[in-house]
Amino acid sequence: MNLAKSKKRVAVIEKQPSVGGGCAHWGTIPSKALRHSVSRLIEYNSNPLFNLKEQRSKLTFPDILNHAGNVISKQVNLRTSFYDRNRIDIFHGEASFVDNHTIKITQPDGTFEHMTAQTIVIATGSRPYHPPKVDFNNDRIYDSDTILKLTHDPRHIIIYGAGVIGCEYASIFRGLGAKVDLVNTRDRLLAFTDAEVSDALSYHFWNSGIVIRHNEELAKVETRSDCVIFHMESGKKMQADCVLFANGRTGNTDKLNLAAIGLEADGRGLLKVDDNYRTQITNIYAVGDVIGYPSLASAAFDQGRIAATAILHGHCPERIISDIPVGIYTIPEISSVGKNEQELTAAKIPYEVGRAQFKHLARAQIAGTEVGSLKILFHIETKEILGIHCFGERASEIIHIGQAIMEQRNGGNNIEYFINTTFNYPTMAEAYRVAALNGLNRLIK
Ligand SMILES: Cc1cc2nc3c(=O)[nH]c(=O)nc-3n(C[C@H](O)[C@H](O)[C@H](O)COP(=O)(O)OP(=O)(O)OC[C@H]3O[C@@H](n4cnc5c(N)ncnc54)[C@H](O)[C@@H]3O)c2cc1C
Ligand SMILES: NC(=O)c1ccc[n+]([C@@H]2O[C@H](COP(=O)([O-])OP(=O)(O)OC[C@H]3O[C@@H](n4cnc5c(N)ncnc54)[C@H](O)[C@@H]3O)[C@@H](O)[C@H]2O)c1
Repeated sequence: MNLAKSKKRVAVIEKQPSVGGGCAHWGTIPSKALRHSVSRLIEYNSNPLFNLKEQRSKLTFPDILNHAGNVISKQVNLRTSFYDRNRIDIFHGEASFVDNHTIKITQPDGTFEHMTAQTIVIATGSRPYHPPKVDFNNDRIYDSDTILKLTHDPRHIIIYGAGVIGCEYASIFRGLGAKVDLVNTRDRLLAFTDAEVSDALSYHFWNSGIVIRHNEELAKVETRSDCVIFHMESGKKMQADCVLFANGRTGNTDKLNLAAIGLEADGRGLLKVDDNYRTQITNIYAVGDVIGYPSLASAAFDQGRIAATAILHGHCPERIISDIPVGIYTIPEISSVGKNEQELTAAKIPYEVGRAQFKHLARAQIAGTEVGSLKILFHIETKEILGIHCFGERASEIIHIGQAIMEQRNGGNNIEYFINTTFNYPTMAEAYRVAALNGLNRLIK
């Protein structure tokens, strides 16, 4: 869009029949739509106003997939209209390099055509990593793409990998009433998050009945006609109706014929780029999941825009913000921006903590969303906000209020902002005032 609006001729090559990418079709949008339905179901069933015990509502996985399908269609229509309005041509087919100005577009029947361009941007995304010892053709074994084709409602599922995808799907399946075994190859959930938040998630998962197994490695998968059995290196065995593998991703570079342009991906299929998202080949850029961290749709939008500016002007002075927020749509939700307590302690930065519990907020009491808290970490001398960690309903929205203050320069980033301003009442935003007062009161005078 950035290039088209600057009067460049732009073509998009997409191997799927419709636009939207993994984000709209298999990743962000479907998982968030599924999560939303489950979260409303839980709310409905736990609210005494609606839930007259004998009328407990029930939804199946295919039911909520249906709803997700409607959201995907809306996203695809919207994105298609953006391309149309900006006169960007879309060519369907699989792209691969012939040389650094020529792309071959191959159709499923083997026919192909060539297209040339001055500049090429690789935005081919990533796909679920498939460990070689697992047969993904078996109909009890799914990854985060194929799970969206599940036609039945599993009673028991093993989720292998307790990263973001594993934890989000654990919430979805547990919310639908399935038994969930969440197998973690590391020693705690979402190790990159603040330890308190990770502990809170573990507690809520445990409390909801999810069985978490840490520090486990898969030895082999045994599939039977009626179940699947997981054999762990530790000697444990687990049995379930099906398995969801959510243990990492691989960049989509293997089909690009990178050798033709002298470019090489790393062992996980990822490409290296500079600050302008340019690869080692001067007219070839790469953005999104194909360059690895942070592998977020949120960041990919910005990377694309920055690369386009660099293509137009030779370089882009803008950089993606260093403190990228994360929103993890588990139930309860998690969101954070900036440093966590472990990082600040390790860096010997003197900080204090201000906390607000949702259960003490009028808005949370009204909405029945009392599980959760907001934590602000700030420098004890400068009062600069160093990190914000939120756990609970709408955490991923709430975080942006604090982020806006954190991003201020020239003294604008100061926790006192939250006590020197008036918040609508009752709101969840009030958590910032409560947390700021709590933290400032802890300072030794
Ligand atoms: C289950 C799940 C949940 C997620 N949730 C979130 C979230 O809540 N928030 C968030 O910010 N991020 C989330 N993500 C990550 C997010 O989806 C990705 O970061 C984002 O989609 C990356 O965008 P992209 O354009 O780089 O790649 P993609 O969206 O994967 O798009 C790449 C496109 O390239 C096409 N393609 C690939 N190879 C070729 C080829 N050779 N020729 C032509 N076309 C090709 C593909 O068909 C695809 O359409 C989630 C991911 C998953 C899997
Ligand atoms: N709410 C969100 O923002 C959201 C939700 C879901 C997914 N995502 C994105 O999707 C990405 C993938 O999530 P995830 O839960 O699958 O994985 P993850 O990034 O948590 O990784 C899980 C494990 O797999 C390993 N691994 C990764 N790639 C590998 C490969 N190619 N070969 C071997 N091992 C590999 C990793 O070292 C790690 O131990 C995340 O990094 C995240 O950015 C974001």
